[in-house]
Amino acid sequence: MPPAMDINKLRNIGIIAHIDAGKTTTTERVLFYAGESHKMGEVDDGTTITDFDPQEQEKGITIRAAAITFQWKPKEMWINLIDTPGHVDFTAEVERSLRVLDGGVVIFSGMEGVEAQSETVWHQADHYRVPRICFINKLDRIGADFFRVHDEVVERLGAKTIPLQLPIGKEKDFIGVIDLITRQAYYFEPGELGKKMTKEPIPEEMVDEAELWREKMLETIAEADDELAELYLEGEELSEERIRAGVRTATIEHRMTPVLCGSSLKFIGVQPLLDAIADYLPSPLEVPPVEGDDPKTEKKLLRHPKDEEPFCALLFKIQADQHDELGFLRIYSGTLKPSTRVLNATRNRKENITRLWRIRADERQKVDLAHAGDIVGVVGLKDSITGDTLTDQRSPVILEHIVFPDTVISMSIEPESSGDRQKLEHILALMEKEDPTFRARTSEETGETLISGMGELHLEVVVERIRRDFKVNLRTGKPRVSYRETVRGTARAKGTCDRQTAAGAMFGEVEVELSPLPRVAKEDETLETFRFVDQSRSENVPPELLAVVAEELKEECLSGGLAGYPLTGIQATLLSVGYREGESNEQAYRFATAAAVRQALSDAGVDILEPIMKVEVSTPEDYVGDITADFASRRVMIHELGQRGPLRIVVAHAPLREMFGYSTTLRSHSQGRATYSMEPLTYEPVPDELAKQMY
Ligand SMILES: Nc1nc2c(ncn2[C@@H]2O[C@H](COP(=O)(O)OP(=O)(O)OP(=O)(O)O)[C@@H](O)[C@H]2O)c(=O)[nH]1
Repeated sequence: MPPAMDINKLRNIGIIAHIDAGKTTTTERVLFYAGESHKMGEVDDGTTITDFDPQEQEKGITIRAAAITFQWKPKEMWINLIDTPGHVDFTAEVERSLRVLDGGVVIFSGMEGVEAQSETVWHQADHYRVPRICFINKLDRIGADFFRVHDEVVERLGAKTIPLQLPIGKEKDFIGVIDLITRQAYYFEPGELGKKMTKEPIPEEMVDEAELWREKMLETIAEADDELAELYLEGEELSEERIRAGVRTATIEHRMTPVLCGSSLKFIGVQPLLDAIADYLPSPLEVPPVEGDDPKTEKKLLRHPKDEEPFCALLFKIQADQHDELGFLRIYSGTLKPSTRVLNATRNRKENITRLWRIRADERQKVDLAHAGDIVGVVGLKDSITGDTLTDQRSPVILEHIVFPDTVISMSIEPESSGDRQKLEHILALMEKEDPTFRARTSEETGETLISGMGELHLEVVVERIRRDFKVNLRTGKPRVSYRETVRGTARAKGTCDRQTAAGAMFGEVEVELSPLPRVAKEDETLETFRFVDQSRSENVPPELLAVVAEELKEECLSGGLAGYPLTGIQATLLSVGYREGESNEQAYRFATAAAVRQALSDAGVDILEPIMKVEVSTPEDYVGDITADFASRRVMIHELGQRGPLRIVVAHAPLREMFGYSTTLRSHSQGRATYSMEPLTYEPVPDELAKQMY
């Protein structure tokens, strides 16, 4: 690493896509061509570098995001690559990564096209305003079609695309790509694992088609680039540099998305993809400054990617193993050296950063000074968790907090050997720190430990990790749905505490109204679990006692409802607070608030809610009948029946409790040929029959 990294030449990039679209394979190729690894790994043999977790290798999916730094020498670029997981059970990982990326490569399968997860991830990337390049992969597969998938990207994602390449040949005869800017055909030597790329004239039979697409490309760029439009209309020959500059600006300004193609498995198209990352995606200096809040005044503050500004970074990931915890920081402003005391502005705690590391494919490299815009791994943090802001001690700022969805599933676990109980507690605390969508709780009454998360696979992976990495064998219960409760209607109630105690009189009086919040989230929003509104205008009550009432109200509202499940989607309005000088104290208000909430809950009534999932199945036509018939027998509502290329798509809304073990069922209904994805959509009241059994 050069002593002063030129941040202009840095790209913070993530590869984002639907599960199995080929992220890991593409990353492998990228690291190999960049000279980071001398042996090419294959997902199918379990030898990839990014999937260094043995469990990931077994499952063949990238579960834990790993940040890797490498150099792309042909363009003299440094790239921080964050490999994001594609499975929806790990959405939090994707969101976290998107927050810190300056640009993304979205990989689509040339066969399956735009799948449910691609859509989710695409909209998340819109939300975080991440400029993107599309890579249509797997064009060597039977049924793959570049043009069909390109049209889907336009129609289903609403993307304004600029195709910069065309495939040469189809399916097993797919042999290379045409670059519309250089007007050349690129071929990749399979004998050399694609390392050798040759540039040749466009095959004669494709010249006309290529010219047509080149014209389309130039017209599209001209729409976003007035100067280029003028030159183009005047019939001027546009230089390659000028065209690239147009594509770059349009991409960075979110006006367009370049589209490339290839087959990572067959070594086709990966080097041009790396060039495109360098050419079209922004450096940290080209993205807008981040905005945060001054923790004291709550005023908005901006942090620019400049070394001279005070240090400010987001802790976007903690990775723990048996030895230590590595925190991954995105530095937004200022610089960071080892042995520095910083402030965790989110928690108002001081922290020591002892060492800095840059993570190469499979090793750590010491860093003496990290600059604004960079991503580094740090050691030494004690009390910080994912999503916290770390800053210079004198210039605190809190960056926008990431909101994570509620967990939907839980499972009891128990160490096989009781000697491991304490160790397990420690491991679970660590894992909670790493993953904000994972929770662990031990019941004081029963001693049972419950872990909860975003889906069956999520919990399966956690249990596997505890067994394998931390060497604690576990007994596990069956997965259970995480039910919630919410108020059914609106009710007001007053709680009073008016007692004589040995210490003197005790008085507190609190009147509240409980009402339900909307249950369907808007696009890109997470459902609100609790909202507090103060209408009490209690001027004579000391503010510290009012704060106690607000705190107790929240605690009561979020703890168990009438059937013992956590409450959600509830608005608590504080209507009035009664006060008596010398008698009103903290304890009295806690009693009064709890009593008011219990009474209001009982008057309003509660609904038990269950998580409803959005399920998308893609299947060959032959199995649609069996799949929909099976859904009909499971309280599953079919929402949409569509067609994507050769495959039928069934979109359904299903209660999670009906979907346990669905992968096995689907396999048997489709001879293993259908696939599905599932993500939390909303909560709905459970049917009365079921609810009766739950009280
Ligand atoms: N035919 C073909 N298969 C490919 C291509 N790229 C990847 N694959 C295969 O597709 C499967 C999934 O590839 P991965 O690279 O693991 O996909 P991924 O997107 O990283 O998947 P997750 O890590 O699970 O999210 C593997 O069996 C790969 O060998 C390609 O270009 N062509």
